[in-house]
Amino acid sequence: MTTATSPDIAPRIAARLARTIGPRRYAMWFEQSARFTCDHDQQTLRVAVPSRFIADWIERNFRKQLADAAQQELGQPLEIDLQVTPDHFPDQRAPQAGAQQSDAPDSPTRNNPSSPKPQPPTLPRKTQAARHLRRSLSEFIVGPSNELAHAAACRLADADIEPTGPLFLHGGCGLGKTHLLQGIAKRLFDQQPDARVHYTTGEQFTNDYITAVRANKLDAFRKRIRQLDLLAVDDIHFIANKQATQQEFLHSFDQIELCGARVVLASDSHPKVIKQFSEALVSRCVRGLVVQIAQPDTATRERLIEALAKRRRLAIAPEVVQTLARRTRGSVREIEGTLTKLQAMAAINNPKTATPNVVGHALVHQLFNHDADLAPTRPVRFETVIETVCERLGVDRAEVLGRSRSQLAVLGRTLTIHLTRDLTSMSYPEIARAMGNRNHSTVITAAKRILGQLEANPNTPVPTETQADSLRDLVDDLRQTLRRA
Ligand SMILES: Nc1ncnc2c1ncn2[C@@H]1O[C@H](COP(=O)(O)OP(=O)(O)OP(=O)(O)O)[C@@H](O)[C@H]1O
Repeated sequence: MTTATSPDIAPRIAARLARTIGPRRYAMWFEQSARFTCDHDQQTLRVAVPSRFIADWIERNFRKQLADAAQQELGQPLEIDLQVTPDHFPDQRAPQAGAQQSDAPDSPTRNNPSSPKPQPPTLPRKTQAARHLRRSLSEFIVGPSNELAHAAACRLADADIEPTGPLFLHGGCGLGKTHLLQGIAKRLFDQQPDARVHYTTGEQFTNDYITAVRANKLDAFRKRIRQLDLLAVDDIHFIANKQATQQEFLHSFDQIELCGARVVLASDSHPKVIKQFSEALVSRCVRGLVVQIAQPDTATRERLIEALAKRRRLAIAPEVVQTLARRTRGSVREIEGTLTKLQAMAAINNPKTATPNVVGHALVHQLFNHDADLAPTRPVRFETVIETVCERLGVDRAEVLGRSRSQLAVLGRTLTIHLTRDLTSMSYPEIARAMGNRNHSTVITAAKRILGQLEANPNTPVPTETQADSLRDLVDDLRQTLRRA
C-alpha cells in the first residue's frame, strides 16, 4: 500500500522494491502491511507498519533493498524511517476472543481492489499457543551429547539472526528433542509477541490436513501454515508413508522458507534413513543443519539429576547424585522415571517426617535391587561375567585368571566368582575350571568371603578405579549391567 505526498515517487519505489524482492515476498511483507510516504524535500522515505515485529523484520531483511530501490528511483540516497503505527492499520488488529480462526483470511494478501477487506490474522498467537509450550531453552541442561543441538536451537530462536535454512534434530526417545522445539517456539514468542509461531507434531499436521480436505477448507489450512514465522514439527517421521500429507508439507515448507520463516523438525532418525520419506523432503532437510542428540554422559547425567530433582523439590546429597548418575543409563526420560520412583518411595518411607522428599543411599539401593528383581531373568554366560568385571575394573582378564595378587586382580577374581555363582547355573567345580583350573575349595572360600563382607559391612570401600562408593554399590551395579546384557 503506498501513499505519496511527493507525487508518484513512493509508488515507484514500492514497485521497484517488489521487482527486486519478488512478488511473493512483497505481497507478504509490504502489500497490506506497509505505507510509504516520501517527504517533500525527498530526503526521507517513511515506512509505516502495523507492528514492531514487521518493523524489525523489514529492518533486518529488506532495509538494503528499500534503500537501493529509493536511490535508483530518485538518483540520490534517502533516509529510511520505519515507524510503527498500528492505528493506521485497523484491519490488522488481533482477532476478538471467540472469533472463528478459519473464518478469517490471513494478512497480508494480494492487491486485489475487488477483494473484501483484509481480516485479522488467524494464526495461533501467543495467548493461544503458549499455554501448550511447557519447556524453555534456559532450563535445558547442556553437555557434549546435546550442545550442538542446543546451540543451533538458540540460534534459530534468536529473532536478530536471519535463518539460514531448516534445523533438523534427531535422536532416540526421551533425549530432549521436544524440549528444544518447544523452547525455540517459546523464546521466539518472548522476543516477538506478534510472531506467528506454530508448534505441532507430524500426527497433528496429518490430522489437520485431512480435516481440512474433508471440510473443503484446504485454502484456509494452507494460509494458516504458509504465513508462519516459525513452524516447529515434532515427530516428522509420522508423515513418512503418507504421500498426500508429505506433498502438502513439502509445499508449505517451500512457501514459508521462501518468505524467510524459520523451520525446525524433529525425528527419531536422520532424514536420510527415515523409510518412505520422499526424496524431495530429504533434500530440503539436509540442505539445512541436521544435528543428532545422543545419550548424556555421566557428568551431564549428574547435572540433569540435580536440575530435575530441584524441579521436584527433591533433596539428594551430591554423593547420592553421583551414584544415581552412574547407575541410571539411558535417556533423560528414564532419569525422570527414576526420580519419580524415588520420590514415591521417599514419601512411603517417611510419611510423617518433615522431610519426606529426602533421598539417601539406602533408598537408591532399595530402588535398584527392586528393579533388578523385577527384571526378566536372562541366562548369563561366564564369559560375559568376566568380561564385564574386567572392563569395569580396568584389569586384564589374564591377571584375573592368573596368580596375580594385585588389589584389582584379587577383587576381579572374587567378583567374577560371586556373580557367576549368583547369575549362572554353574557349580563351584565348573567355576573353578573356568577360572583357570583352580582348586574348587579356593573358589568356595572366595565366594563365602565376599558374601560375608556384603552382609557384615556392605560399605566396605573399594579402589577408586572401580568408580563405586562401596562394595555393595559395585556388586549391585555389575549385577544390573549383567542382567541387562
Ligand atoms: N538436556 C535436558 N535438560 C533438561 N531436561 C531435559 C533434557 N533433555 C530432556 N529433558 C526432559 O526429558 C523429558 C523427555 O524429553 P523430550 O520429550 O524432549 O524427549 P524427546 O527426544 O522429544 O523424546 P520422544 O522422541 O520420545 O518424543 C522432558 O521432560 C524434557 O524436559
